[in-house]
Amino acid sequence: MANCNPRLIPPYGGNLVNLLVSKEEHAQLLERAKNLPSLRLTPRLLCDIELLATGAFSPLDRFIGESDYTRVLEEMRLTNGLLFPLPVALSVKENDISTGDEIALRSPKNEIVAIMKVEEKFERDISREAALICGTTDPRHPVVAEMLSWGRFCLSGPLRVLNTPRHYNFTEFYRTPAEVREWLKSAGYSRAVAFQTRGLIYQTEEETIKKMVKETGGALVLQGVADPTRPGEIDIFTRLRTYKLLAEKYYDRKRTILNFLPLATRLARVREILWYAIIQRNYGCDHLLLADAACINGLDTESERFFAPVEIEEFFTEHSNEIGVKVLLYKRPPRGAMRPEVAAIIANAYPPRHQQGFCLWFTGLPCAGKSTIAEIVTLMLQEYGRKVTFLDGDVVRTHLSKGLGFTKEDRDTNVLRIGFVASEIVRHNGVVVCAAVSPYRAARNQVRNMVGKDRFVEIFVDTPLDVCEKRDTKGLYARARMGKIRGLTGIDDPYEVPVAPEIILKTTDCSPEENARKVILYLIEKKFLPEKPDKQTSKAAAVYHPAITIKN
Ligand SMILES: Nc1ncnc2c1ncn2[C@@H]1O[C@H](COP(=O)(O)OS(=O)(=O)O)[C@@H](OP(=O)(O)O)[C@H]1O
Ligand SMILES: Nc1ncnc2c1ncn2[C@@H]1O[C@H](COP(=O)(O)OP(=O)(O)O)[C@@H](O)[C@H]1O
Repeated sequence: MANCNPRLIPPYGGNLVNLLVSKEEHAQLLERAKNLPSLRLTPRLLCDIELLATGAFSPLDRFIGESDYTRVLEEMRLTNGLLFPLPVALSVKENDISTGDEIALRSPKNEIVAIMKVEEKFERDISREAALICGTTDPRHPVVAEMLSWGRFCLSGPLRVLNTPRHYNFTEFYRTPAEVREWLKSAGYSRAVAFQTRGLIYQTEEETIKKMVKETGGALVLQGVADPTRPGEIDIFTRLRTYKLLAEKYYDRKRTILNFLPLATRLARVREILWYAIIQRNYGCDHLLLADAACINGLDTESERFFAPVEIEEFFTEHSNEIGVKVLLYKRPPRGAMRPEVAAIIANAYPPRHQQGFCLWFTGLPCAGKSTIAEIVTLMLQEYGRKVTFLDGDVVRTHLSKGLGFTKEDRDTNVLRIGFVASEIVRHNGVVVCAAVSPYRAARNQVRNMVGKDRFVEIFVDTPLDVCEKRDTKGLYARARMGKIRGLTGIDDPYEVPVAPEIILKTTDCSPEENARKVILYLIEKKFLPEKPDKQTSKAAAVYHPAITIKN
C-alpha cells in the first residue's frame, strides 16, 4: 500500500554512489580530458560505466581493484565483506598505461566519458574468471566467447564522470536509480518490486507479474534491459517498444514505473541473479520478481544443466537475505497470447516470411545468362507486389564500382560493395536481385554472411564455357583468345564453382523464362512468396521469428 511517509530500502552499502562531476567543474575537466591519453571503451564497458556513475552498482565507486577482484571471484565478496557476486572490471589490451597515469575514457564514438586516475593495474586470468562466474570455459557460451577477446590487464582508480552516454531514443525511460527512487517516494511507496526482463512479455506473464506485485502491496519497477542484441534475439528497439506500450496501456500507471536499464549481462547464472538483486536494491526495490528459467541462463537457457530449481531457492534464501532483497521466483506460465498491440509491433518488425527481404545472387561465367534470367525474375517478382532492386555487375561498374578493374582484389571489392548494398536492402525487407560473375567463393560467402544466411539465395547459372564462348555477346571471348585482353574469367582467370548453391540453372536445355519460373517456384517453396501473386496472408500468426510464439 502507498503510504504518506515512505522509507524505501536504502542503497546497498548505505549510500547511492554518484560519480558525475558538478556543473561547475564540468567545463574545466572536459578541457583537461581532451589533452589526456585516451582509452576507448567497448559497448559493454560503456554500459558498465553508466551504471557505476549513477550508483546502480553501489557500493562500487570504480572499476574493481585487484583485492576486490580476487575476493569477488573466490568468495563473491568485496574486501569490506559485502556480498558482491560479479567483478565489474576495466579490461585493457594496451600495456602502455601505467599506475599513476591520468587517462580519458572515451565512448566507442570517441566522446569523452570520464577521467580516471590509474591507481592499480593488474592481470586478469580470463579462463579462471569464466570458469568461476559462467561455470564454463566453453566458447559456445556467448559471453565466454567475448571474454576471450578481452585484454588481460585491468585498471582501477577514482573516476570523474563527465558525461554518461546520451540515449537518443526512448530518452525519458533511461532513468538513474536516484530518479526511480524519487518517483517511488513521490508516489508514496515504501516497497517496490523489480521485474527485470530482456524477453517478450506475454499476457499470461503480465498477469502473473501484476498479481504478485499486488500481493506485496508495493510498486512495480519494470526494468527493460537495454543491452546489445545477440544473434537470434528480437532486436532491442522492438523489445523496448513493447515494454513502453505495455507499461502505458496495461499496467497501472500509479503503481508502475518503466525504466530501461543499460545492463551488459554476463549470463553468469545464479551469481548474475544476485547481482541483479543488488542493482535493483539500488533502484529502491526490496523485491525481485524472477522467472525460474532466468536462473539457468548460460549455454542453453532451456536446460536445467547448471542448477536445479530447488538448489536455486536454497541459494537465494541464503544470499538474498543478506542483500536485503526478497527474490520472488515464479514458474513462467505457458506463452499463450500476446496483447494485440504488442503482436502488431512484432508483426511490423518481423513480418511474415513473404514480406521479408531476400537476395537473389546470380553467379556464373560471362555470357552464362545471369542478366537475362535475373531481369525476367525481377519482372515476375513485381507481379507479387515486391519492391525489387536489380544490381547488375555490368551496370554497377558504371557507378558504384566505377574505376575498378578485374584483378582479384578489385573483383572482391566490387562483389562486397554489391553485397553491402544488398544487405541494407534486405535488412529493410526489400528484394534485391544481383548478377555478377563473382568468381571467388570466399567473397560470395562473405556476402552470404552480410545478408544473412537465411535470406540469401545463391543461383549458379551453370553454362559450359564453350556455350558462353559461342554466345560471346560482347566479343570478349574472341578478344581474349586473340590475346587482346587478359584475365577474362573462364579463359585465363579462375571461376570457383559454388559448392552448395541454393539453385543451379542449366541454360542449354531450359529457356530463360523456364529458369526464371524455377526461381519463383523455389521462392514459393521457401515461403518468400505466396503461392499466387495476389494471395496475401498478413495475419499476425504468420510472424516469422524463432523467438516468438503468437496465438490468436
Ligand atoms: N576480365 C574480365 N573478366 C570478366 N568479365 C569482364 C572482364 N572484362 C570485362 N568484363 C565484363 O564485365 C562484366 C563482369 O563484371 P562483374 O562485375 O560481374 O565481374 S566480377 O564479379 O567483379 O568478377 C562481364 O559481364 P557479364 O558478361 O555480364 O558477366 C563482362 O562483360
Ligand atoms: N537459356 C538461356 N538462358 C540465358 N541466356 C541465354 C539462354 N540461351 C541463350 N541465351 C543468351 O545468352 C546471352 C547471355 O547474356 P547475359 O544474360 O548478359 O549473360 P551474363 O549476364 O551471364 O554475362 C544472352 O544474349 C541470351 O539471350
